[in-house]
Amino acid sequence: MYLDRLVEAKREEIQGLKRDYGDGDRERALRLPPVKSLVSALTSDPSRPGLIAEVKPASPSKGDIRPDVNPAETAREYEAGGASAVSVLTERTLFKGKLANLKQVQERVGIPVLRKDFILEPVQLVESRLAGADVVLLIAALLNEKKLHSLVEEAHWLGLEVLLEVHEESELPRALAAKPDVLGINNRNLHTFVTDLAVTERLRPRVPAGIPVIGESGVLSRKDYKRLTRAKVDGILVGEYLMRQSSPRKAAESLTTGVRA
Ligand SMILES: O=C(O)c1ccccc1NCC(=O)[C@H](O)[C@H](O)COP(=O)(O)O
Repeated sequence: MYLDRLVEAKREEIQGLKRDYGDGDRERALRLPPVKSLVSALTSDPSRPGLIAEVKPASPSKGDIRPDVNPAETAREYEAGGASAVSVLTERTLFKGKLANLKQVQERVGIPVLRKDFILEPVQLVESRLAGADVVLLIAALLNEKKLHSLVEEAHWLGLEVLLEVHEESELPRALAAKPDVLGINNRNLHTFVTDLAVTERLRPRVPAGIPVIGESGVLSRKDYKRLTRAKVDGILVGEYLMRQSSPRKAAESLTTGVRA
């Protein structure tokens, strides 16, 4: 199954990272200036959700989407179109991303940058912080309780914010107990790839007040964006739809403008 292969490949990558990164790198990461806060970006205008616009060259479910994308240029356009944050896929094999994309984006935008990858070990957090990430994605389905807590704690030590993603209701108590900064509800089934916006609608009311919530995946139109807005999320993460539009700026604008709950 693709997820097992992906995790296996990640584990090999992590062995390399453990050889390349040492205590000195962690010390360097600890001295970096504060990140740009996703929490602040999402909560500054409570009247509407913030758009987290994604740079997504390819995906396991769709194959190539825009493999030749210019990440920095696209991210600048997203920002000009009103996005509150940019998500950058850095996973190489199935998403055709790379860490260099994140660095390039971070240098060109003023909004928070999320690293979307499969993070399993603390060394990837050091790598993320040094590469310029403001926020990292953790996926509840891939991490046991102990690992989840230790990764959230280490991310916070390093000054990073954490977006913790759940796919089903059973993951919620464990995810909330780990005290992430933002909770993501992913509408895409990790195993079948089917997206269903009803997942956000079902899980959103089960999240207590006080933590910003993002609805992720499967938004393919303004109608879908409005539907998630009505579900009272604080942010909406959109990848494929934006990547397929000729003008990322206009596409971001058309999603965010005039969308009210
Ligand atoms: O996009 C996929 O095919 C995918 C498959 C398996 C695990 C994760 C996957 N995507 C990561 C994401 O969470 C999405 O890129 C993100 O939420 C945006 O989704 P979309 O707007 O549907 O492109």
